[in-house]
Amino acid sequence: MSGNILIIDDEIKLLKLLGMILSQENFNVKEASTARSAMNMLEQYEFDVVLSDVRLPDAFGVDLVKTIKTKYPHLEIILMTAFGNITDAVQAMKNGAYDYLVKGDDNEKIIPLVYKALDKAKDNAINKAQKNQTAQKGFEAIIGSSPLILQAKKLAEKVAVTDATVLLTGETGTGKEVFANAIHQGSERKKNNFVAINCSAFSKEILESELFGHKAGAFTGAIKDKKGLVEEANGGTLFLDEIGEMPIELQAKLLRVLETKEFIKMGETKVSKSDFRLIAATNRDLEEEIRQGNFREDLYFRLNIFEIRLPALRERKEDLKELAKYFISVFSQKLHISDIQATPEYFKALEKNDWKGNIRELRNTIERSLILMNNHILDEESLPQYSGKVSDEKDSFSMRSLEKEHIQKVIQYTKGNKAEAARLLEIGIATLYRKLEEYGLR
Ligand SMILES: Nc1ncnc2c1ncn2[C@@H]1O[C@H](COP(=O)(O)OP(=O)(O)OP(=O)(O)O)[C@@H](O)[C@H]1O
Repeated sequence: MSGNILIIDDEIKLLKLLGMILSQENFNVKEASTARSAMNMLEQYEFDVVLSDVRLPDAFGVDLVKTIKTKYPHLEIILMTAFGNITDAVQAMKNGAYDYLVKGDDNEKIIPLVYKALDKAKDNAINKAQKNQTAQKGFEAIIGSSPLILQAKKLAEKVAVTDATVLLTGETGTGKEVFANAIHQGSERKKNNFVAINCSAFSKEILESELFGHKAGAFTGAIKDKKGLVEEANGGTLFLDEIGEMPIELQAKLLRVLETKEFIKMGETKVSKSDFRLIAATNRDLEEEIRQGNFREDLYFRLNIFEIRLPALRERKEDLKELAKYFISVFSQKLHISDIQATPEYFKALEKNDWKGNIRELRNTIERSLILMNNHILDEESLPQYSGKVSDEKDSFSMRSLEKEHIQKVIQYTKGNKAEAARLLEIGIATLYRKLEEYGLR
């Protein structure tokens, strides 16, 4: 396998040694001794994998992971620590590192790990291409032919060509972001940015700075001027997910920018302008939130110009098979398996669930069933949570051995990527490390 590797280390002897070892594997290797020169190289050349020291003269490797992953999300990064510090390693994984190595202790692991990370980086590039294709397809990317979804699609297609504010309502995982994206793609604004933010994911201060930007020194930690998303969305679309969770003080600022197209960055006095279209989404009952005093009525009227309600999956079970087939094909491509057979029992078992997490839950369930399937056959047993057979098996296997086996399968599936395994297992990365230790899987 060919691959382009960047090594970052200020210990020149080690840098050269690693460079030599990796070149002998026929990788194209470049070397940098500081974070600054590494960032320059990343600008100039194409890389697949970065191997970086944690302690660099001009940066902390754990933070560097975040910077690199934000700019080059398809790259995989392996950190090398001289101290074997688990806290750094956990933080690095949270920041998106592929894995970490303890310098000196893990020498024999370097080459296999680089191969695995390279494989993952290539997968990322494929996924990115698929995502771009979806962005180009717009409404065609919305799967389903039930009357409820067709009606929502028709409304969205009609409103897309106007510049009206849209309010998307529906339970979690029903496809609100997918619809928002399709509306943007179907509008005149598609050549400009589609900027999305989830209002529930940040504290009031961070959300304000993310939305409106800030001047350097506006608050502790504001080292540089920062452009806000409102400004990034100029000429394009701003998607505010979970708007019902926006702190009430910020709702007033949002209303002002909607009415005047004017806003003030944090720490600044000058007024800035931005022309964006707003699409908001909520899974809360905003009228109830108004009664509770959590949501401004004037903002609600401004948002509720054109509401599209997205149906829950259980209201359109006729779409389940089509969606399931779509996700099977997506994940079989990811796994490079071309001859998967899904039995009628598999689809029947899927219908048993009421899908409280909607399409997101269906997608995750299908991804997991492809990990669990035997001989490329998707049947009831690949869906242990719905098959009812799990209780028989529990008698012959302890829960601990089932858990151990499951973790092993997931780690195999993610090709050793622990951060992704933790995501699939729906546990924290620290918990995963503890379990790997406990089951002797490290
Ligand atoms: N009609 C659809 N066709 C294909 N995939 C879909 C469809 N609707 C949703 N998905 C997929 O389901 C997942 C969840 O969708 P999305 O994030 O848009 O939901 P959401 O309603 O915005 O959720 P939340 O309220 O939790 O933010 C995504 O992976 C998305 O690609």
